[in-house]
Amino acid sequence: MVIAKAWALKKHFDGFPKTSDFDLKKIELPNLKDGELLLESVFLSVDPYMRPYSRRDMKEGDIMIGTQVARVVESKNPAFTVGAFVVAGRGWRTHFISDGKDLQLLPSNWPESLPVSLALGTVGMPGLTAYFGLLEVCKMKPGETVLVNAAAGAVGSVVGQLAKIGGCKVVGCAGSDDKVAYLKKIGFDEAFNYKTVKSLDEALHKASPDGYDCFFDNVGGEFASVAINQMKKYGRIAVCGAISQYNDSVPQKGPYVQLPMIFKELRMEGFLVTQWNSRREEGLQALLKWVMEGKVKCHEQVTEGFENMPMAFIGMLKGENLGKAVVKV
Ligand SMILES: NC(=O)C1=CN([C@@H]2O[C@H](COP(=O)(O)OP(=O)(O)OC[C@H]3O[C@@H](n4cnc5c(N)ncnc54)[C@H](OP(=O)(O)O)[C@@H]3O)[C@@H](O)[C@H]2O)C=CC1
Ligand SMILES: CCCCC/C=C\CC(=O)/C=C/C=C/C=C/[C@@H](O)CCCC(=O)O
Repeated sequence: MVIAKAWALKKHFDGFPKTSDFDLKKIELPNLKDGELLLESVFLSVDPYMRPYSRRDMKEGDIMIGTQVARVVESKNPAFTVGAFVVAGRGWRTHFISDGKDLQLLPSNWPESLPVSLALGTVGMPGLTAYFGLLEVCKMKPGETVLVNAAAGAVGSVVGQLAKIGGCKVVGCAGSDDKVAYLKKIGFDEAFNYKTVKSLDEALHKASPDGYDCFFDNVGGEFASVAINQMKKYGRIAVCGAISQYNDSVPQKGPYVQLPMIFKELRMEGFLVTQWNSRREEGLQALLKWVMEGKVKCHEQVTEGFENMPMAFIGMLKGENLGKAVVKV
């Protein structure tokens, strides 16, 4: 008999999550029925979306939402062999039973040498977000200038590198000097620490005096209000996220974007990566190729131990991660 451990939402978050908002539960798993398989989480993802979605989709006592890379440990399902790795969306738990319908095997050409944790980051949902957000929303073209915030994170770091592959000039911002140094190391043309610049407006202008063709917005809020005024005519804004607002107990005053939107005839489009679920394999294969060619560098913030999931999640929301934040069980 297998006893799974799982993190439940003890109390809805008010402002930044606290460790006391979570409860560690033990769940006794039954024996497998025909067609079922038992899996153990190997790596679990902590993502920003969990913060706003928890309020919208969860009730207190529910197991925290999320995805994991899991290994098949026992199988009564011929489609899945023991030892196979999958991506699942079964939340913050160490073990679970599945009928296989909610599992995605890693690409069949996944190299032995490539850490399977990347299936939660660069070669997974965040990487796909960058890929489709750039190609299908920004519709970047060679020679254009791309701006991305939260640039040292799971999505932003891939946005910048894909934009470089696409022949663009890339400007990124992040919240620490170490992150800025990392951005320059992976090929960003300009990078700055938005927490320490005297003026965001001046920093953006200095980085690209002619302005920006594409703005891949992961942050929203005041940054977006300032950046939008530096968009070029016919610029495109991909509204990917608004992490500056997820932990607000009181919603921020909305940015006033109407005037630049009109005068510069901008296109601003929000999107969810799930819009392109039918093209998931296309994106994964493209990302896998660039990673194996060394054209896309990966960085992970690995927290050891399932018991540390709440701290990993809170740390990511506070900007303590460089690259994709994952928890190694
Ligand atoms: N639309 C979609 O389908 C998807 C959207 N997203 C969104 O993309 C964004 C990035 O996600 P992801 O790459 O996974 O996360 P990251 O790996 O970038 O981690 C979050 C980062 O956000 C930054 N951040 C946190 N609070 C603030 C703030 N108040 N102001 C500015 N920056 C802040 C921090 O970096 P720093 O040091 O730079 O402050 C932190 O490291 C999020 O908004 C997320 O919701 C992600 C996946 C899919
Ligand atoms: C309730 C208000 C929400 C406002 C927008 C908040 C966040 C945007 C965002 O971060 C969306 C993320 C979506 C992630 C989707 C993940 C799942 O589909 C699991 C994907 C698993 C995989 O494909 O690897």
